[in-house]
Amino acid sequence: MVAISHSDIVKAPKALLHDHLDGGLRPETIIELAAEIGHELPATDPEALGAWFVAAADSGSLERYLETFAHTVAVMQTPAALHRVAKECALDLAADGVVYAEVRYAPEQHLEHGLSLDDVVEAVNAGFVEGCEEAAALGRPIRVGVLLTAMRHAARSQEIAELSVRFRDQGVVGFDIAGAEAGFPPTRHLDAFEYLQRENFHFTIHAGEAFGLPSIWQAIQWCGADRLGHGVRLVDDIAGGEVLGRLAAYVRDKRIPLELCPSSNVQTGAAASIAEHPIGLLHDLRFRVTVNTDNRLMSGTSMSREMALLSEAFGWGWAELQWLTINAMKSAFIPYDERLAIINEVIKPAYAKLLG
Ligand SMILES: O=c1[nH]cnc2c1ncn2[C@H]1C[C@H](O)[C@@H](CO)O1
Ligand SMILES: [Zn+2]
Repeated sequence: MVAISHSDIVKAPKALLHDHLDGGLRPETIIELAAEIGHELPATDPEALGAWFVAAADSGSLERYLETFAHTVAVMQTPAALHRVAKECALDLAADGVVYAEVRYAPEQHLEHGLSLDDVVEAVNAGFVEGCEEAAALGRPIRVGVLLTAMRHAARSQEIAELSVRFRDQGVVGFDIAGAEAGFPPTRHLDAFEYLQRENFHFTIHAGEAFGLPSIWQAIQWCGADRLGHGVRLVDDIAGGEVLGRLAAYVRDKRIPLELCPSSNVQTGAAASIAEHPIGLLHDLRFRVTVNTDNRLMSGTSMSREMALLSEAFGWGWAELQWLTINAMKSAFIPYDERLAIINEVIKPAYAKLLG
């Protein structure tokens, strides 16, 4: 089967659940914002800076991959910068044909110039509102939901969980924990997760990326995660590519969504290549698989590019791309009727035409 081209995929509606705001800045924007505050960058030409991020993140280790965020976080410390980055994020995703996106970031990393947590969330939300309005005016409507992340090595998860609930009717649709996984198990933040469950709120947990099954098991069975951020190491519980262990079976039976991020996983060493990425097996075994960008800047990627790479590696056609898109939409944190409306009114009609 001939792979579907990147340009055709751009025209199809797509849904994205795992994209970091501080991992998706335009290189030009970083350069301008850095100049305003005197932050020194490893390159000052947009193309060279973009290439630097991809090369530096291509390290084979999550810890080294995460070091590159020092430069993006440094330039996201004022309301104007946060507003701009969020607005451009919405516009860039919309231009790529993403119709629904959940974008996450850690408010606690944006307090260096004296902002409060609420200031940060308000600035980002306003940026997203403006970006979505502009995208709609350009004929590229997109809905963006925000996930607030707490850093797993820090100790602010309860505070960030409360912040998420406080802004639940103003664009924040969920909570997450991120950062280095080894040595920082999800149960460190059990209080926050229990609080969120009592509040009937939604959350995902980065788990099973740089650490294996115990992290996934804790995220699901101790913390009650609705979805798994990555979850790619779940394959360690699938013997010989076909026999599911108890945990893998539970995840599949309960239809727990996997937010898989192929290019990011290759960079951090969680997968050897796109062709060898466990997404092929997980798709064949009918897990609730979704495709995501993780960090567009660090991976030099986009939602359409991730799908094009998968189409090429696994021979996936429009039927598979529709399946992935509907999986993502079914797994979104917005209300059920709103998810259904996007599936029935936007996604299915567009793919019906593509499927011919
Ligand atoms: O893939 C990831 N795994 C763990 N942490 C991550 C990943 N991508 C980004 N982060 C971290 C770095 C960011 O500064 C933070 C909030 O978006 O989340
Ligand atoms: Zn991530």
